Amino acid sequence: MSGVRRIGIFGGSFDPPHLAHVALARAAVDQLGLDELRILPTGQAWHKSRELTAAAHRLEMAQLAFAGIPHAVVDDRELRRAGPTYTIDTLRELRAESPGAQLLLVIGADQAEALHGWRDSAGIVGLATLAVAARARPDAGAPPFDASQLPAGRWLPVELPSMPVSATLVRALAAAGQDVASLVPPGVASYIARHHLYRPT
Ligand SMILES: Nc1ncnc2c1ncn2[C@@H]1O[C@H](COP(=O)(O)OP(=O)(O)OP(=O)(O)O)[C@@H](O)[C@H]1O
Ligand SMILES: O=C(O)c1ccc[n+]([C@@H]2O[C@H](COP(=O)([O-])O)[C@@H](O)[C@H]2O)c1
Repeated sequence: MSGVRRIGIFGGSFDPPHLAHVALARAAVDQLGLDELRILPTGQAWHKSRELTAAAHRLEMAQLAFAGIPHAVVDDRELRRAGPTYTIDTLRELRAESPGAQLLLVIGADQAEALHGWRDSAGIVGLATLAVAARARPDAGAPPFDASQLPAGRWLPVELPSMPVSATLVRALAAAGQDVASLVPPGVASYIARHHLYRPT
């Protein structure tokens, strides 16, 4: 193994963080041999129509969810940045802070397929290697993930068993007053209950 530091970058709304996020983070650290995994809760998700839960809640839940993962560090820079969150801005900052490191952007297959619509996607692929995990399709009839559209030589797979969980499902169950303990880490389940998150107002 070379002496180049390997930094993973795993961003998400984390509204809330769930068990697939934690499994993906753990798989990325193990399989990619990361020295560090930056977990980045999104600030203003310009690409999502719904308003996200307050930053302070999402930050605290991310800290609870990823606490047990070796080398994982929750980084709140996107929450502190004014304006919409763009991954390219984060990558430029991390590149400037760690000029010699290899940056690996950890994403699920749904985001990899949408990457062409992100701000400066060519710049993203220039700065970071993509580390892509398969994701179960919400629609059983949907075609499987097509890796041929990813930039050749600029991506790696992360092996992850199919986990049909999403934050949307967790919010829907919590809103209906149902138990979400099988879908999120225990600390996150307690946090959601304690702060009455996702309940209709
Ligand atoms: N079940 C899953 N399997 C693989 N990757 C996942 C899974 N859930 C989320 N991810 C990945 O984690 C990252 C952050 O996802 P995000 O926080 O938006 O969660 P989400 O469950 O997709 O949320 P929402 O349902 O609110 O859209 C994205 O790269 C996404 O592809
Ligand atoms: O930079 C962009 O244009 C961009 C567009 C869509 C998503 N992202 C990032 O992709 C990550 C996962 O997004 P999401 O929608 O699955 O929460 C999160 O860190 C977002 O900030 C980034």
